Amino acid sequence: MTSPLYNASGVMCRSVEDLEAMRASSSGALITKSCTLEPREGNPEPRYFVTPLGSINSMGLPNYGYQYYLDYAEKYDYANNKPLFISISGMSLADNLTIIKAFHERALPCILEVNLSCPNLPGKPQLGYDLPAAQHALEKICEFYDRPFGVKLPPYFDVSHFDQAAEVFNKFDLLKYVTCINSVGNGLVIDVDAESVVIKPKDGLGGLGGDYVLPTALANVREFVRRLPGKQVVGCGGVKSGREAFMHILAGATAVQVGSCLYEEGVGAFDRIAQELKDLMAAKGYQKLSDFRGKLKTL
Ligand SMILES: O=C(O)c1[nH]c(=O)[nH]c(=O)c1I
Repeated sequence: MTSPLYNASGVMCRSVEDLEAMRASSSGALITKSCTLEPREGNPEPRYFVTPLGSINSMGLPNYGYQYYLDYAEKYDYANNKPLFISISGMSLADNLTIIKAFHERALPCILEVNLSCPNLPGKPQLGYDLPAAQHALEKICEFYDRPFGVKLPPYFDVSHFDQAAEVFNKFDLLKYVTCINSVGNGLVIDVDAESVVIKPKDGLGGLGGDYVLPTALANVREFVRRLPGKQVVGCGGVKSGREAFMHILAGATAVQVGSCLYEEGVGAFDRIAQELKDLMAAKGYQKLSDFRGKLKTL
């Protein structure tokens, strides 16, 4: 079975070396680091910190610029490999359109994912939290882009926001999937001994991943699965074993991404989590993911 697991954008996907390690792994797919028009250094370090409950990051979109990933996508062997997703997070709508047009002209089999949810660019609000702006961006993209694509969503925390966001996304037939969730933005981790924050950017504010975000990720997966008929939801957030992968799929996820855990464990996480998921399914008498996908019971 092709693994339902792959990397969360941002982890093990910035350089060709990273991407080739992902391609050689047992993951079922791979996605690139979100890219911008020009290469970016990103925020000052320290900008990533691991805690017993997960991670906090304020990377600031470090990437080699979209042409680097376009070049990788041109050379990628789509026949014998996994689906290649390209994450795009331009600094403006104009930048996003320029990048997407460049990929569109090449008509490559890679799948574009528009990142609506980077929480770490000082002074830049997330599109995912400005739904009129998100709708406008999707309208401009769909004026010319005629192939299936996806979006990376921030976590939402209010049922009315699930409703409003879904209303926007349901207007776009070519929007075939949403990835829920990006990191939970602007958390603050404190080191008691040093009486200090642990990352430098934004006076310590950063996106949370890992155990911190699992219930929020599961809620977003389940609520968007309910609200986006005909689309798919990729689950991301808090996956560190077969159990959390099982939860995401039970909540309706088609595939599941691994971020913080992949950052710490490396590509062995894909083998371990896939095996744990297989064992859990066997113990429950399930043969395939569709035996239990979206079948979370309510009380
Ligand atoms: O700071 C980052 O580079 C970053 N960090 C995240 O946690 N999510 C994102 O979408 C991005 I673009």
